[in-house]
Amino acid sequence: MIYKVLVSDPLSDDGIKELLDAEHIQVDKKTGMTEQELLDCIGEYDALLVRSQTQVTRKVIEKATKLKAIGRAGVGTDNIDLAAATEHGVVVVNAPNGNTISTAEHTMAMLAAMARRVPQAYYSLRQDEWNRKAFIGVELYRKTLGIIGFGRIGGEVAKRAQGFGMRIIASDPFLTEEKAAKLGIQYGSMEDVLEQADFITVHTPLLKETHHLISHEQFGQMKDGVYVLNCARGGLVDENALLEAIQGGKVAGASLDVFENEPQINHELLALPEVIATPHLGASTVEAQEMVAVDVSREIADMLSGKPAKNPVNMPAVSKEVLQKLEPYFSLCEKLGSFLAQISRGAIAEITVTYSGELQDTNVDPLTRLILKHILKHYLGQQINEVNAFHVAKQKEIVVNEQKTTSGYGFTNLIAITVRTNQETRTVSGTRIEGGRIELVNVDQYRVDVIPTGHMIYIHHTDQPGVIGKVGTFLGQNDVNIATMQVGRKERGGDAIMLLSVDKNMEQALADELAAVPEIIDVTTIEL
Ligand SMILES: NC(=O)c1ccc[n+]([C@@H]2O[C@H](COP(=O)([O-])OP(=O)(O)OC[C@H]3O[C@@H](n4cnc5c(N)ncnc54)[C@H](O)[C@@H]3O)[C@@H](O)[C@H]2O)c1
Ligand SMILES: O=C(O)[C@H](O)COP(=O)(O)O
Repeated sequence: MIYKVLVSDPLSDDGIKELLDAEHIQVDKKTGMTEQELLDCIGEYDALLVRSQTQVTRKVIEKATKLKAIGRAGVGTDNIDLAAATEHGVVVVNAPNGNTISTAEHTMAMLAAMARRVPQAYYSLRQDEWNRKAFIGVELYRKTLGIIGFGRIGGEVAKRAQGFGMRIIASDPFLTEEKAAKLGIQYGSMEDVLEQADFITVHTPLLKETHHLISHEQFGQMKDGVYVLNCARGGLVDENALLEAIQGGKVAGASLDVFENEPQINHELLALPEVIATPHLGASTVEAQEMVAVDVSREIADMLSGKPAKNPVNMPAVSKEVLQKLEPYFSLCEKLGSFLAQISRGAIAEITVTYSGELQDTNVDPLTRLILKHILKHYLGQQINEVNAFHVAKQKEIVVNEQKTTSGYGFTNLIAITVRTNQETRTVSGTRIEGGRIELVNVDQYRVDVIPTGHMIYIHHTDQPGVIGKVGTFLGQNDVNIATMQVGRKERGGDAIMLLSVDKNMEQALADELAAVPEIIDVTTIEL
């Protein structure tokens, strides 16, 4: 099978080499497309690779019927409709580390250039002027740099600014006083930063909560003559409020690498002599571009080979160590989920997964997603995957519970799933045995010992002499060879079950005929 990958923003060939070299992957590079052009072609592709230019809207995702993954060669995913991607089961991955240093260095370049008015002086010189008095700058030494958003880039900016002899005050929900003290910086609230800083730089993501994080009110709280930098995302700083703050004399200088409406920029703002700007160049270095493209290409290649994503943005990330621990259970979860879906009748209201024994201390989210996928797939088909499984369950108003217990009921590990529908409650549990074998050990409270694979028949009957013989004769007469058979009963003469592995699929008409035997209550064929 050949997978088709569309690269719709400029990415270095060296960076995407892994995709270009892969025999099972065809890469098409089409940069600078209009939305219509993207809509016209996206249906052909299994994966899409973008930077910040391509707008991956809901409309695009809805048209992308084959799309499995979107790779963002960079950090910010605000150009991708994540909710739409999740709903459509498309994994979005980013490359969060590759451009950190480049962006921190760009921030420092902007900071120094702004303080010394380098771009303005250069421009003047190019006009044949020699005007030394007009370009008197300020020192960074002993000034306070306020950092709002102390993540990867904010942290690297702090280290570099300390080299300039600046005092740092930072605000971030994940920063503590202890951590700040260890780094030799001061921890503060957003208000502290606004009130104390001579230079303020923002490094948060653009979210609903951070839109216009710096607006009229915040400018009002700043020192007179403050300098402001935005090398993170347009929209964090309210451009109209910034314009007014500069015109009103509050802000002495602004450095902008990003804008609210890229590539349409606010010309009124840019025309002010206090403003210096670059066209979203934070990540534009040879090194960063190669690193982010390599990282995201590897992710796409892995995902197209069925491996889980390392940096998913629209589902929780799981460490390599945890994944290694969980991988041996993937097949058990798939079979248990699928088995349970095939024996259950009615509309599902609740799914409860209980992990016991050696899994109790592990993050089992990927296993629960897999189980949900294999249960829901039975009703909703291939549109369900690990990304949208929880979302779809919620949409269908299915309650999903994940539980852990210490007792493995004699097993080293045990996964039990209960499905409650509007008609019944059904349960299966299984275990993984040393050596990798998986076993179904309980079905509806009946103890069994079966490898859940291939063609199976589940018979619910009354415990009476001769039933097993009738089933054997019926299947023999119909050329259905029994490979294994397990029987179970709760009490003599009461409810009982038979679980058979057979060599071929038994057609529904035959299952109905068998179900007509008086002692038999129900016959279900299962394909695993
Ligand atoms: N200019 C560029 O070319 C360029 C390049 C790379 C990244 N970026 C942008 O830079 C920003 C930071 O990237 P990063 O890799 O450091 O991300 P990160 O996730 O490592 O850090 C972001 C930090 O912001 C903090 N934060 C969120 N809301 C906050 C709030 N209201 N107040 C204070 N802190 C808050 C988070 O807790 C987090 O620690 C992102 O917007 C990213 O898109 C821009
Ligand atoms: O979020 C990012 O990684 C940066 O904004 C870089 O964007 P770019 O890949 O379009 O340069």
